[in-house]
Amino acid sequence: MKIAVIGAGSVGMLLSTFLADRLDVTCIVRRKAQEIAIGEHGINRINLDGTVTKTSVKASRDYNELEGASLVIVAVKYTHLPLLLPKLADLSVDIPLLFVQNGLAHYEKALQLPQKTIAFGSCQFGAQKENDYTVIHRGIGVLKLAVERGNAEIFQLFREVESPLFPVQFVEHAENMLFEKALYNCFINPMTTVLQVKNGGLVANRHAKKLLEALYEECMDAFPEQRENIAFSDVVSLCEKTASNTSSMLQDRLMNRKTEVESIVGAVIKKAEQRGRSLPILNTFYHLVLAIEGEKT
Ligand SMILES: NC(=O)C1=CN([C@@H]2O[C@H](COP(=O)(O)OP(=O)(O)OC[C@H]3O[C@@H](n4cnc5c(N)ncnc54)[C@H](OP(=O)(O)O)[C@@H]3O)[C@@H](O)[C@H]2O)C=CC1
Ligand SMILES: CC(C)(CO)C(=O)C(=O)O
Repeated sequence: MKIAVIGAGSVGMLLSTFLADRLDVTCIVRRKAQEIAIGEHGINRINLDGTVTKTSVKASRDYNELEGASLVIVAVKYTHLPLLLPKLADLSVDIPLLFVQNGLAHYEKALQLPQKTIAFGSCQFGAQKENDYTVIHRGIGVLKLAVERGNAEIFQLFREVESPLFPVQFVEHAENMLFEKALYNCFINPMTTVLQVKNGGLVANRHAKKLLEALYEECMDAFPEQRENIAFSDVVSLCEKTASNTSSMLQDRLMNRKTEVESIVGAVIKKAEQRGRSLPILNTFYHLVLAIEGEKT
């Protein structure tokens, strides 16, 4: 069974290495240098214990490769989607698509595509690209999957590749799943980006942890129904499990790229406003991240 993963960044590479255990995986990349690097080396995963797992993932810049795939996983950032969506719209409607972005903004855009089967993933693991063919696994966390429309059968392949290092969980409601993850990202991503610390830094420093808790309380006051899904200890636990990870937003900041602050933080602030709630702490981080971006780009 052929799987295509669009985007060989942190998440695309990490997912590819776990899938390649049992499946034929090709990453669709946009740079020739990366196509050559993965062609020569496959993808190497640096495991949590420092060992290296070499995998036989292939790479191609040819989007025609997508047509032969049993599943296409879209692992680019939200900011990359505008250029990619028209290409996906041209694909056969029978090819199932799985979107693994953080945030909320991709949900409706993905569902406007003509494909019959569309699913969403929420990644709670840490992943960091080391170079064009190497990814570091920065913390075990579940990959949640929700099939929003179409035939769920193909996604059973994740049952074949799941393991204690790569746990997988199927959930019912994609939008709820994405919102829950967006809240976690609102707690972790902007603060790590502004403070320039790894995820663990938010709970290792008592001042940062106090701020994290205040941010959590502010969001739970606005979305009280989420208290039963996310306890503050869950937030602390995610920071601890991914302690050595550089959050995806901080990775963007460090690489001088546009962050996903709008599709994650901006989208949550809008949802709170719709219920007449303001989130002053989160709003401050939102503007800080945008100010930093404006300064650098
Ligand atoms: N990193 C993490 O720990 C986690 C990230 N996430 C989420 O996963 C998503 C992906 O993030 P992440 O992997 O960190 O992002 P990265 O920036 O590391 O990777 C994105 C990749 O997409 C590639 N790309 C962009 N456009 C195209 C295109 N048209 N065709 C082919 N490739 C393309 C980029 O290529 P190029 O190198 O050429 O720019 C890059 O390699 C984000 O929504 C993020 O929020 C979720 C959980 C954890
Ligand atoms: C899970 C977590 C917080 C890992 O860093 C993430 O989603 C991200 O970095 O975007």
